[in-house]
Amino acid sequence: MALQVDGVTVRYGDLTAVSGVDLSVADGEVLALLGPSGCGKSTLLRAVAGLERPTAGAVRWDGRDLADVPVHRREFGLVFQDGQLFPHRDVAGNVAFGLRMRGTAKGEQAARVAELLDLVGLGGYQRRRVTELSGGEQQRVALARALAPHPRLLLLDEPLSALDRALRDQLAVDLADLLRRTATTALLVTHDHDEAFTLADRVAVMSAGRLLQVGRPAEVWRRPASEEVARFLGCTSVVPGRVEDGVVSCALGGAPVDGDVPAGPVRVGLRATALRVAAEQEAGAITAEVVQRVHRREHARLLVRVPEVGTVEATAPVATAPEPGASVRLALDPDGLALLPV
Ligand SMILES: Nc1ncnc2c1ncn2[C@@H]1O[C@H](COP(=O)(O)OP(=O)(O)OP(=O)(O)O)[C@@H](O)[C@H]1O
Repeated sequence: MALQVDGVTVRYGDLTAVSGVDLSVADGEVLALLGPSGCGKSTLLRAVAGLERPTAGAVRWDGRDLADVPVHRREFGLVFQDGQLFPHRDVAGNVAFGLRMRGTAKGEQAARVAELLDLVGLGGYQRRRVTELSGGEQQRVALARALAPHPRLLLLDEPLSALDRALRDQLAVDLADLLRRTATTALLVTHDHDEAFTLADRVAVMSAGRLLQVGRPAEVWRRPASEEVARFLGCTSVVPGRVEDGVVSCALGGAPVDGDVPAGPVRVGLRATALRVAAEQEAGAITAEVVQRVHRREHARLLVRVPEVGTVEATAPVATAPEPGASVRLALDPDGLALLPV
């Protein structure tokens, strides 16, 4: 196990920002810390980096306690939200920073800078001023700078959140590809589900300083450990249900479940896409009354009233979306469901 966080607590006066967190990141693994603003994820990352001293617990690398190892001797690379590039240095000067600190020979520095710039898609940018780069290009330079000295762990704190949505999506895909190709071990902090799920081998969901669940992205998404995790991951309603012979049933209908789920009671988490307008002859559909209709880009989002359940969300094709007051038949879409323990 490369990185091990053992019972780490960080307090600021009376405030406990991180509370007894145990976590490990294996060699070559990318782990995303995901949680709402203020849940303590940056503080935990800073404790791993050595920028924050834990009040209790230990950060270890290959079993060795790093308490007395200062930031610059941990051999960790750091990338922050805003890049924090040196404005008076050109791109090459920024990327070579860690290599200069280590006393790497000039020729070797230039070769490594060129290699890293190619890797992040900025080949030939050596002499460009960083102040004249776009936000996305600046983050690529920050990434190249962090990776240049071959860090044993890359720490990424919201590396894409200053960018606009389209660029963020593209850079997340590029970054995921780059981390895999270079077999980089990384700890990523983000509040963005898509980013965490695109990049991470495992996701750790945090709330109020504690870890709520750690698992593979699909597992955390489909099988949240608690209602808190389910709601954070987009479930807007949680209703009682039952699994029998690979089918989950609840007051809103039935749907096949993926994977091996034992028969018995469950709670069913419903995302906005869990209910859709049923086909004409579709079996197992329920009837509901439309309360509200909002047009989105790809579909219409309905608020519907279901007898004995209450008001829940549903989706309909834009062209045929029923009006408020209309009666509508709805079926469950397994892709919009999560199963929680009772
Ligand atoms: N240096 C500090 N001194 C006092 N309180 C702090 C300090 N740093 C963070 N905190 C507090 O600790 C808590 C956790 O903050 P942290 O920045 O780790 O959360 P976060 O999950 O990373 O949030 P965000 O996504 O908004 O950055 C917050 O309540 C914050 O106000």
